[in-house]
Amino acid sequence: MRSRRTISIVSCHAEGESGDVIIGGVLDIPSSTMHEKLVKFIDKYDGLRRLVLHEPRGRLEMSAMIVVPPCDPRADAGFLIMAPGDWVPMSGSNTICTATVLLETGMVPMKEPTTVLNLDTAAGLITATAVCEDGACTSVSFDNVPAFVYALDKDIDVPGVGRILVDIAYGGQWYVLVQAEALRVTVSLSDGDRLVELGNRVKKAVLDTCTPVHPENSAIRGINNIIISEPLLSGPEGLSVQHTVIVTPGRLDRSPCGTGSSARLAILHARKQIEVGQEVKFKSIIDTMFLGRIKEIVKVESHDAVVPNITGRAWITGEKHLYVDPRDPFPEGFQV
Ligand SMILES: O=C(O)[C@H]1NCC[C@@H]1O
Repeated sequence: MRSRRTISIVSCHAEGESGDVIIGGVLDIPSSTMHEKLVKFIDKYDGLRRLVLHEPRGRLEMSAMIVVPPCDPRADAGFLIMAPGDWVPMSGSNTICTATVLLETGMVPMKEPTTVLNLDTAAGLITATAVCEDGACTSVSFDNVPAFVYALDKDIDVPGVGRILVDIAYGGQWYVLVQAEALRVTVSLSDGDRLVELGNRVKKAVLDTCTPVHPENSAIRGINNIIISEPLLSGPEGLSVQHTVIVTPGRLDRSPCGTGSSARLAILHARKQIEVGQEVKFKSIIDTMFLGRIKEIVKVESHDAVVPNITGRAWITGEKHLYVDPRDPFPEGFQV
């Protein structure tokens, strides 16, 4: 075996969504903020993103995180998030994967019955609380960066569908929320290809009319992903909703999507459908669940914002080392 590169990975999934955590083989780029680090990594390491996430070493339906030294002195670790289509400032399922890997491998010391760890991301500092038992994390809750609404009931024209109303909100990434009924689909695996295709059409229709920009960081702009949702249900066990998230460049999130659920909490609060502390069960297309609630209300510049708290579970699935044979015609992979 010959290789000019070795990348060491612990593989994990959170409620069905795969997140590979890179724990070795990538050198840090010292920076004063995590967002500056992200920009430098995009500039220097975009080939690494393709190597890890594109075929034949990776696949469309996964993300990968690079564990890096944090910039905020309060943080235990930092991580940057790579997806097959782009780099993103924050991700919920991937925060749960990263916290689980850091604790279960001993990179951050585990304390039972709960460990609190601060994680530095390009979107801001995230406090995660892991419930730990017999050396394992049984669940991870995290306080996300503040989530807020950009638009409610925005009228857009989706080719082949017609005029529909959508909501747009930030939850660590930018989301468009659309009701499945408006697109004449159901949130089910049998409609999977159609959900992806419609999600991409909605994304383009929104971007043709507006570009949301984060008021505190103008580099966090555009639309990342689309949430297609069934109606919110209220029953004896509280509020629940089944939704799916079409992730750039076009695939279904297997988890209920932590940043998407955070954006939804901001929308639900703006619509006066939930109160601070009230729990919502967000169910994914494969029926896995994140529990969400609003921890507190804050301001992001002039926006009323909520601090989302999201809880989910993750499991380590293996370890691997990626190699690049100097003769390999696809040192940075390919996409079909
Ligand atoms: O949970 C989340 O926020 C995400 N899951 C994969 C795509 C999103 O980053």
